[in-house]
Amino acid sequence: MPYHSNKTKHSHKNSLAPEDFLQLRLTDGDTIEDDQQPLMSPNSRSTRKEAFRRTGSSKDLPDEPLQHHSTETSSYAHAHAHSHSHSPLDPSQTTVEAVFKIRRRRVKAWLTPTGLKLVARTISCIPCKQRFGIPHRVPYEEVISCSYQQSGGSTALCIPARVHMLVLHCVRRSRRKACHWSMRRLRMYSHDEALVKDWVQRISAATKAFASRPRNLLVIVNPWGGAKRAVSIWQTIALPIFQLAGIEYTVHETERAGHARDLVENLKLGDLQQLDGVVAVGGDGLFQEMLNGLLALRAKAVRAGDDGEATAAFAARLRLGHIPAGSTDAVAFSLNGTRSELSATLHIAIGDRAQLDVMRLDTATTHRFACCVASYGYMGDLMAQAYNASVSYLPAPGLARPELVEAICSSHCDLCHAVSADRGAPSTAFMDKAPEARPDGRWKTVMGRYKSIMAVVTPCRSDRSTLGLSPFSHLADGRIHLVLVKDCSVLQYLKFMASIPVQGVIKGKFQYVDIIEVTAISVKPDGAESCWNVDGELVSENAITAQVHQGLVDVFARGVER
Ligand SMILES: Nc1ncnc2c1ncn2[C@@H]1O[C@H](COP(=O)(O)OP(=O)(O)OP(=O)(O)O)[C@@H](O)[C@H]1O
Repeated sequence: MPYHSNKTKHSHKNSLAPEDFLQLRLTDGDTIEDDQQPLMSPNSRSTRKEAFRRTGSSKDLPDEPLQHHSTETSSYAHAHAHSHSHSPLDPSQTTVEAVFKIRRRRVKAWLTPTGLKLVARTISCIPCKQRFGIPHRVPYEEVISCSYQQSGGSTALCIPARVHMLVLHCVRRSRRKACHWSMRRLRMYSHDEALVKDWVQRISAATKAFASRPRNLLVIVNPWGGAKRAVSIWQTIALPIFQLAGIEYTVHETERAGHARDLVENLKLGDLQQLDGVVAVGGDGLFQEMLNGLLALRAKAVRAGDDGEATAAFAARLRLGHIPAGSTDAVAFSLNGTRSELSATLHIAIGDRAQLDVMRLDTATTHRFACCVASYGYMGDLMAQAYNASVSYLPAPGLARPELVEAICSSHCDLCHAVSADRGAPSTAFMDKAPEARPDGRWKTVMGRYKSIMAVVTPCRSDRSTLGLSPFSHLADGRIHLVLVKDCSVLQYLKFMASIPVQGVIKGKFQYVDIIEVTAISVKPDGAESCWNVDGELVSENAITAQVHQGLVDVFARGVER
């Protein structure tokens, strides 16, 4: 069955009204919280059938490019194309002010070049420092949608009939944890219909002018991941927000292991031209499958030379998103600093973009990509065991700013912003077979007996280790943290393991643990062997080489806000 026949496009204009999902949860200034009960029961057969009838779950691999029909797309394309020109509604040209009623208070509002500014006033019109649940600033960057509604009025709220409403959905940060996002609905009332409509137009134009906002996404849901909540998370959290943001989407429910990888790897040039990203609603395993599918697609295109040039270019700009619905969700946690599905969805909806390091791990016969950790030895084996191995590594170059050695990766990370610009160019990441690691003068080799060997690429944060397995790893610094746990007593090993949830793996804490920053490693077991576990997948061969590729893929994230 052709791929496009199974897809249904939605925009906030013609969809099933995302407000239907949201209004039961929201009052003025309220937020959708992550722990909300699903508004649609994930297990209800009719609900699921209905939702997937609407959203289209394909049983076949794509064989034709995605089609665009909606008028929303063309208006977005227009906004996109003219994002740098000044439309008559462009608020960057002027600062406009007006008075609205919000939460039964008079609020003076300004449209500034960067966003909405609000100041609540007391009856005597003196600016009031109290916030009354009204934000002082709403940057356009963080507006999900802005619409006009007419209210019938309410005597209880002292609102007369025929009041006009500007309804704004935007990002709201938790006071305790800035990276924990939810959604705020702000209703701004006025008697002046023209004014409200003008403001809606201005804010919508400013919001749509962000070229990084996704317009069309491929969403892949694993119904069997984690606690089997992926379908419900998609239907009750992600889908209504994508609809509010006017994002078109095609959704697939996986039917087997490897399905997500195939879907991504078989995307055609026409699909890639339409898509802005592919989003996993599931666990780390699902995300890794999609990452490997995307990189296999890029590798094929790069190896095809001129014929694959366009495919390689479009695939390189595709962003990956992770809406956590698995059992660990280290990818989403590392990207956003929280496991919240709502936060992850909002980062996608507002079009955040960050780069992610990827490690290519080669054995004699195959290779795969990973963005979290590859580990050998105890993590899965009997703790009493230790393994002889020869470990060669290429030390990472020294940092220009040594004070950043122990910097925690965040949304304004100086290390990650230094990603090289030639990421799209053919690199060893896309070779059929990686060049064999030939230890030269720069390589160092150690031989020993190890309880475990770990190659950590990104911080690998999770509920169990909120700072991360490797707290000083970064999303895109082009480094692997090589952790060598030498043979030690069971008690010493237990101490090391117990320290991971508290502090992560840090240098100098245990004399039997070495942590080295490298860009490539080569490990050759000698004698009894354990097994490599690469981001949750077991590898059948144990002599491996691995190399990190800085910022090889783009993701929907901005790093952890602190
Ligand atoms: N329909 C399916 N039936 C069986 N297995 C599937 C299906 N869809 C995906 N899978 C496989 O299930 C594996 C695990 O899924 P996923 O990562 O979503 O959840 P998880 O393992 O519980 O979460 P985490 O990886 O965060 O611990 C994936 O690697 C994928 O290969």
